[in-house]
This record gives sequence, structure tokens and C-alpha cells, in this order.
Amino acid sequence: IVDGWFREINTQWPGQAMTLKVKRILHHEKSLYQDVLVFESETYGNVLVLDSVIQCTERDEFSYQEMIAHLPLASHPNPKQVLVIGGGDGGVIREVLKHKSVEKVTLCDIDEAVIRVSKEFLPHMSACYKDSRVTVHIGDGFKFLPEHKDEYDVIITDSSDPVGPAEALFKAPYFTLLKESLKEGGNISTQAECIWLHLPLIKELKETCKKTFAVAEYAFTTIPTYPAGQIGIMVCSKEAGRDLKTPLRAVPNTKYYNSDVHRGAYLALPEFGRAMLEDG
Ligand SMILES: NCCCCCc1nc2ccccc2[nH]1
Repeated sequence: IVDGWFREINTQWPGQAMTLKVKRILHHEKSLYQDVLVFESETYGNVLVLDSVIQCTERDEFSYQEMIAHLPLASHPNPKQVLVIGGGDGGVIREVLKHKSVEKVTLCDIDEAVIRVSKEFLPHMSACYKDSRVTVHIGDGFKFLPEHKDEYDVIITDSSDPVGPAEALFKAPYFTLLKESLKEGGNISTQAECIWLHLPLIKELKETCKKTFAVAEYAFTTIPTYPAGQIGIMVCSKEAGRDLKTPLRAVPNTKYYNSDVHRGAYLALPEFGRAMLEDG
């Protein structure tokens, strides 16, 4: 933080950096896995930063949280058991609970510090931890998944970037584990990075998902505080013929997601992205 501004300088996006004006630092610690920082910004509410990368801000988190949850849930006929890997801030759980068919949500995050800090400084995101349908497991998704085979209708992987603790969550073995933990007809979604910054990674991710699942599609959402203001969501299904692009029902009290946004998120991949992802 220099002269009152936080700058998101990172080798993943060379030569550019989102900058947010800092009102005051609320918390800073080194957890077992990463550096955890929370600051109150002048115009984006409280901001959670892990290893110097912006993970969420109170002002725009709903865009990403709603899309990563509702794209796989609204295209599943009857989701009852849901698993969230990562996402310790709790925002995804809040969205999952908007589907009345959901009976149980389990959250598995490797770092208890993220959950603890979110409960204290991100109340609008962590409020749902109190819900009776929610179970929290502190641990590595890689170990948790093999112990829970054929158990979930939807699994959402709300990971940070593929540098540090979340690196393995972007590789093929992880997607095989996801598939084995899904019930028949199950859907998954993962944080799938930005076409302006990570095209080679997205191409590899889509190829991995197409090999592992019956269907795999890349959607995207707009979010001002993520690098280049856009982030992707990979959505897949075990069910051959599952139409991921069509919402089967409306989702109540959202601020970003609706059925048109659902469809629009898959459409019109800009030509430089389409060519790379589809033609090779
Ligand atoms: N550079 C884009 C980063 C995207 C991060 C998405 C995200 N935000 C999170 C907050 C808490 C825990 C896991 C999270 N994963």
C-alpha cells in the first residue's frame, strides 16, 4: 500500500494493476497457506486480498458469486446436495441457498483463516454460515473428494488463481476427482480466469473438461475489481445432452444473474478467444 492506494501488481498480469484507494487496514496475518489482508476501501467496501491478489470486494462480489453458483444450479433439474471447494468468504453458499431444492451445502476450504476473517469483516458474504443446511470442512479438496464419491448434484470450485494453494485445482487429476464425486446428471463450475490474460490456461482447462465430462462450456461475467474487469466460469455436466446454456427456473433476489444473463454469459465469445478455444 503506497500513498494510501493498494495496487494489485502481479506477474500473472504484467504491466497492469488494479488500484483501490485504502481508507484503513482492518486485518493482516500470515495463515498456514497465504498472506491474508482485509482493508476498507474508499469506494468498494471491504476488500479481501490473498497473497496480494484481490479475491472479493463488498461492492462487486455478487457478480462472480451469483454466476459461479447459478450457472450450474439453474441448469440442473433438481439439485439437493451441493459441495463448494474454496470460497471460504461464504458468498457462494449465500447464492446456493437461494435454490429451494437444496437440502445440504458443504463447504471445504483449506484455510480456516479465510473463513474466520470473512465472518469478521465480510458480514454480507459470511452470514449464511449460520444456516442449518450448511456444513463446513477445513481441509484440502484433493483429500476430501475421494472420501465423498457419488455424493453431490453440483460441485462449485471457487478457487483463487493457479499460483499458490489453488494451483492443483486447475489440472486434470482434480477434474477426475470432481466427476467421481458427482451423482448421475451432476454439474460442476470452476473459476476459469480471464480471456484477456489467461487464454492458454483456459484452452487447456476446456480441453481437460471436454475429455472428462460429457459437456463443458466457458461462460464469463463482468467484475470491475478482477484483472481486466472480466472473469470466466467453466461449467460442465456428467449428463450427455445437458443444455447448460438454458436456465430451467428463475432464481430469486439476485443483483446480477437472471435468465437472460445466464444465456448471454455463454454467447459471443470475442473472436480472439473463440479462435483460440475452439480452433486450437
Ligand atoms: N484474479 C482473480 C481472482 C479470483 C478469485 C475468486 C475467489 N475469491 C475468493 C474469496 C475467498 C476464497 C476463495 C476465492 N476465490
